[in-house]
Amino acid sequence: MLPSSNQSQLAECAAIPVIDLSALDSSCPEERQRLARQIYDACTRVGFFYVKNHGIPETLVNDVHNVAAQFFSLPEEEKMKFYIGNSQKFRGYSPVGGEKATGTEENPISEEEAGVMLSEAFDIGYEVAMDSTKKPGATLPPDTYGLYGENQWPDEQTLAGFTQTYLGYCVSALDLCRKMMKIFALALGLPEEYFDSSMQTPGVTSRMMHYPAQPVAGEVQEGLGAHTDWECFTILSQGHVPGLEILNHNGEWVLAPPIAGTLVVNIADCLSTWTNKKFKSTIHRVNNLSGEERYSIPFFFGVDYDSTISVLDKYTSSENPPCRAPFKAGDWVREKLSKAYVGYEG
Ligand SMILES: O=C(O)CCC(=O)C(=O)O
Ligand SMILES: [Fe+2]
Repeated sequence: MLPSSNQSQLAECAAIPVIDLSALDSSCPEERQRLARQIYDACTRVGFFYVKNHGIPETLVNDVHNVAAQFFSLPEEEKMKFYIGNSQKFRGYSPVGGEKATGTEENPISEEEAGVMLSEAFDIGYEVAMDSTKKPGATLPPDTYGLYGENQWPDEQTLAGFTQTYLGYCVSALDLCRKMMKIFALALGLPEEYFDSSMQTPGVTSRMMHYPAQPVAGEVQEGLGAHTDWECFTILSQGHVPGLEILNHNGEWVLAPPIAGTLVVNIADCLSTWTNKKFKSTIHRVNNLSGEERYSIPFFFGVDYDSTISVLDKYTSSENPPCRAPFKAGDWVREKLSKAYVGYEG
């Protein structure tokens, strides 16, 4: 077990709940409340849950996995044309060995200790074309934190349909995230609109990930080191190959195997901070021991970078003071990102 992990970063139990989101859009307030109670229970005990009937069409999920596999099968020099180090905004391709394990706040991993992780990734950030609430050409807010900007897309000759497919998936994922923020507000005993003003131009990132099969039988090379996610929450499409594990109170790594038709949702640092860590930002990692190639698509939902994350009064008391002073979402995410990539010049 990680020696001094905070209890708010460890799941209470071994079982990860499966939650049916059919009531997310319900016009019946009692149904939404019932769903909110299930979500509160999952967030306070585990920090992870599966969602079914989530509204993202299965064809979009399958298509985005197909184009991810196509992208990663390009020759390395083609992929390096989109190298993340060329971007000022942490967007683009990160080869195997291009990302550092940074650990968690309680257990940071120093640069010397950080091993090479067996994964490669293609990262994108918020753009107007993934936001169904924006008209084409809508302007971005001032880029105070150096995070809003351009993605590095492969052109149609390189990968036909790639950009359109990934953006199509993101439109659906972002719609789902905005609805989830409303149900999280309800779960926290707040008005459903509580977070609305903080998600005008949300600080969203997504990545396609490829975890190659272990190169040497019997030897495990970590795919993605132990970490918490940084934004508000993550929606993960993990394909059909297992590898994701979450850490529980007993120091056991619990496998979160793929369940057909579901996505995985996990709480991340910013939403956990808002709740004074009542919602767990649970430590997780990925080891692909399957012998197969593994692909996953996390979609990290964060609020507008200029939003202030400030612990809600109702989750503090004299015995339980705020876990952190108020901070800007953009400062938090930028600091984390700037430590994550090898040789990053941005
Ligand atoms: O690949 C996965 O299943 C999880 C990826 C993940 O935890 C991350 O990118 O933060
Ligand atoms: Fe993660």
